[in-house]
Amino acid sequence: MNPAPNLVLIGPMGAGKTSIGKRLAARLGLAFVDCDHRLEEVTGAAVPLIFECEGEAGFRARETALIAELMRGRGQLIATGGGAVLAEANRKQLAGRGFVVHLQVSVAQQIERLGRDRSRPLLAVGDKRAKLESLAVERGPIYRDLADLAFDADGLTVAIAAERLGALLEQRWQRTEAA
Ligand SMILES: Nc1ncnc2c1ncn2[C@@H]1O[C@H](COP(=O)(O)OP(=O)(O)OP(=O)(O)O)[C@@H](O)[C@H]1O
Ligand SMILES: O=C(O)C1=C[C@@H](O)[C@@H](O)[C@H](O)C1
Ligand SMILES: [Mg+2]
Repeated sequence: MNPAPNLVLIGPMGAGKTSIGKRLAARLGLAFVDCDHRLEEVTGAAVPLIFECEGEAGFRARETALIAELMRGRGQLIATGGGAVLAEANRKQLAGRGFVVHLQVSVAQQIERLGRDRSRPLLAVGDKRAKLESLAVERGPIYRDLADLAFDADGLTVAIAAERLGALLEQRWQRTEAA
């Protein structure tokens, strides 16, 4: 049990952080914030354009600043981007004031969901499967170490996953009102 004022979703691209997160926030009465979407609102540019103009380093710097700002708040469900856990500063922020849920997904399922996706610059490569596999090797242990709870939504619809995860969180997450 990690009492915390916010709920945080981490996990690989296509795990459902955005889509399950939106429904889960409504079910739990939390304000939904999607980090990628917030960065797009603030910059007025889509994620691929931010990568193009500022490089991945520029995107990561913006992501880190946003996470630090968001984690000062409470009562939020924060859907992170897939690479948000890479920076130690982000991990400290997320774990410090968040109950962290790792949404798990297989590479096969990622391919099904993201095969034709053009909004994720890291997947703008010839061999998506190889890229997703190497990211899974690199990032899997980081997601596992940071998480208070792991949830596998493979084979579940977004609605059912949100419902089941919501029920689990009612038992496992002690929501605090910490300032
Ligand atoms: N459980 C699910 N069942 C069916 N489709 C899903 C499920 N979860 C996600 N999807 C679909 O997969 C796609 C990617 O999901 P989503 O954008 O929620 O992933 P994400 O974890 O937020 O990824 P990213 O790290 O890139 O932000 C969307 O089209 C979404 O509708
Ligand atoms: O896995 C990643 O590194 C990323 C995932 C997306 O959510 C975006 O944050 C961006 O495309 C990078
Ligand atoms: Mg997302």
